[in-house]
Amino acid sequence: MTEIALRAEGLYKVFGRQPQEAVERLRAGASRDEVRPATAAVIDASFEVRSGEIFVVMGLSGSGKSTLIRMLNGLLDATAGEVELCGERLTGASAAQVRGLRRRRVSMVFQHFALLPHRTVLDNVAYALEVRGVAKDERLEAARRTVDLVGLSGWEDKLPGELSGGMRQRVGLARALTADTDVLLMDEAFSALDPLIRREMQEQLVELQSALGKTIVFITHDLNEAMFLGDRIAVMRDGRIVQIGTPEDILTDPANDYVAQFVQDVDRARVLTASSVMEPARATVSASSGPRAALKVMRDLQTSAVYVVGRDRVLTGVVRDQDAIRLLRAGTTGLASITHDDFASVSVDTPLSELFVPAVESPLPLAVTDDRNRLLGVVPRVTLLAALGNVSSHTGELPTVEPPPTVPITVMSEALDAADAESGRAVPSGAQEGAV
Ligand SMILES: Nc1ncnc2c1ncn2[C@@H]1O[C@H](COP(=O)(O)OP(=O)(O)OP(=O)(O)O)[C@@H](O)[C@H]1O
Repeated sequence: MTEIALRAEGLYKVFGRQPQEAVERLRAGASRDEVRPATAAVIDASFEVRSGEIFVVMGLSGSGKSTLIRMLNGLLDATAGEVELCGERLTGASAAQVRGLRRRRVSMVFQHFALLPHRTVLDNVAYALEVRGVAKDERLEAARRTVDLVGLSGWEDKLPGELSGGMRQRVGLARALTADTDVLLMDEAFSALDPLIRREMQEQLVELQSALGKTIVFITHDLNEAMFLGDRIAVMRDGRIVQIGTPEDILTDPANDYVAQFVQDVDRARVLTASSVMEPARATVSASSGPRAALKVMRDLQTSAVYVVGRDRVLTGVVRDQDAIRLLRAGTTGLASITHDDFASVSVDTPLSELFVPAVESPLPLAVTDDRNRLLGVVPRVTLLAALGNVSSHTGELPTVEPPPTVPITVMSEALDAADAESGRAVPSGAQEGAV
């Protein structure tokens, strides 16, 4: 069972007068506008963050993200509802308990670094442990390790003012990592950075997360950032969570028009992976069959090659139309001599952005394989383009399976007829072609 690092249940935050009354009215179905002048910043938020996942909260300015995250670490009291950190209740806890929970369970990385300006990088990074009363040697050693992890070795003795924005944010990250809490809350942590630095930080965060297995709640108003970082994303609008799902869920199956509009401009090539656009592989032939079977598949599907699959659908190679015809004419059985392994395969997790080059070079729809080299599906070029163009790739039968045969269909049929005639199994080729 997956461990739950953080749980929010029916969480509300209302600013202004008589907040409880506003919550009651919201629960009874009142809209956000109807409870004014009170501001319902967060309305009935419920979700669970699994241990080791990056959970992104995304929404436009004013949608309630910061208020929500501040309730998750006890900086703000919830008006109603519950927050649990690693099984311990935060809501309703005494001030001392909240401080204790905060120290052990959550650390926060802010947009504007919040570094101590007169302390060195190393001292800033060690700060959380200092507050906790950890001995100096021990905390400095821990700080050195995380400084190294975030790529700031050599900068330990500098002051924050001597660093670039990106480096300062690395210090902020190192400081949060040194605290070694179960959950890391990051509030628009990269939003103040230049785009290229920001991208670098995003990549580094993903790397660090997979190396350290941290649970991260990351807040952003940037959908591309959300899609890149998030294992799951909660989309907020006007205080409410309107959808929670994986980046692919949100992109391919938006819960409503609002989310659909939001995702319109997202860079799909980075979010969608081969698994979200692959289709069943049709141009396949069993490794135990001969050139006749291979050529029939190619003729029926009007393609220039077929994938050869062995037991358990393990992909052994590709056979091309000219080779199959040659073999058939020569009366040779078995495909081994013409099975090539010069084809490109990708994994289910390969982003679309990395499929273009292999797709262009491949004589067949791109093979998608697992770690045992089993053929899971294929990505035809048309599907790739449809997915990028925000056009549903499930519009029914595709008009052609690309690329087209390099040998005319009639030549394939003649070769098949000749072979059939030779083996005394003549089948009129027109009957087959009519089905194509
Ligand atoms: N202390 C407060 N008192 C009154 N209203 C507040 C307070 N803090 C936030 N709000 C209001 O609550 C709503 C949600 O604000 P919040 O800052 O959580 O949104 P956000 O999604 O984080 O936006 P941003 O990205 O601009 O910070 C807004 O309407 C905001 O004006």
